[in-house]
Amino acid sequence: MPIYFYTAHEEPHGCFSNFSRHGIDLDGAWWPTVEHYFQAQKFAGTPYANKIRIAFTPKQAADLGRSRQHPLRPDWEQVKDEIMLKAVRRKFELHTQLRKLLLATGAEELIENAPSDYYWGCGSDGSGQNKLGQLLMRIRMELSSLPSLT
Ligand SMILES: Nc1nc(O)c(N)c(N[C@@H]2O[C@H](COP(=O)(O)O)[C@@H](O)[C@H]2O)n1
Repeated sequence: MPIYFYTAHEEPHGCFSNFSRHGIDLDGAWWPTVEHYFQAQKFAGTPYANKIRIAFTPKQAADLGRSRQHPLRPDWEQVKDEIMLKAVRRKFELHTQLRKLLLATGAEELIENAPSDYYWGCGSDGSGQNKLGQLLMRIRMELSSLPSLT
């Protein structure tokens, strides 16, 4: 049976959301959530990226990242999938309990049940691309072949 997740506080799989409060160290800095990192990379190398890094909540980070008052980096569409992969992979490398939970999902399909997101999630009608779920399944496969991390 597919496993759906969306809001970060929802048990047992809400921690698969990028909004879950599991920080990561990447590019020489600490990021309170994957969402902080992902949104900041839209403006990498500018002071606005650090403003997003220190946002109080992942929701605030997302709002800042979605604001178009600051110019989005021109290659964003080309690099966003790789950036997301790097950040989510780091999250599951770093947090042992999350890694165990991800591996415990076995071969089940993972679906981000985000009603308004047809790219990272499945959208309100299930027709979305579910890129985040696909990426989690890819990371699950990578981790399962690394006995030192299982
Ligand atoms: N919790 C939550 N609320 C939303 O409104 C969402 N769209 C998502 N999905 C996550 O949003 C991030 C990408 O957002 P943008 O591409 O910058 O709009 C990504 O982390 C999705 O997993 N989640």
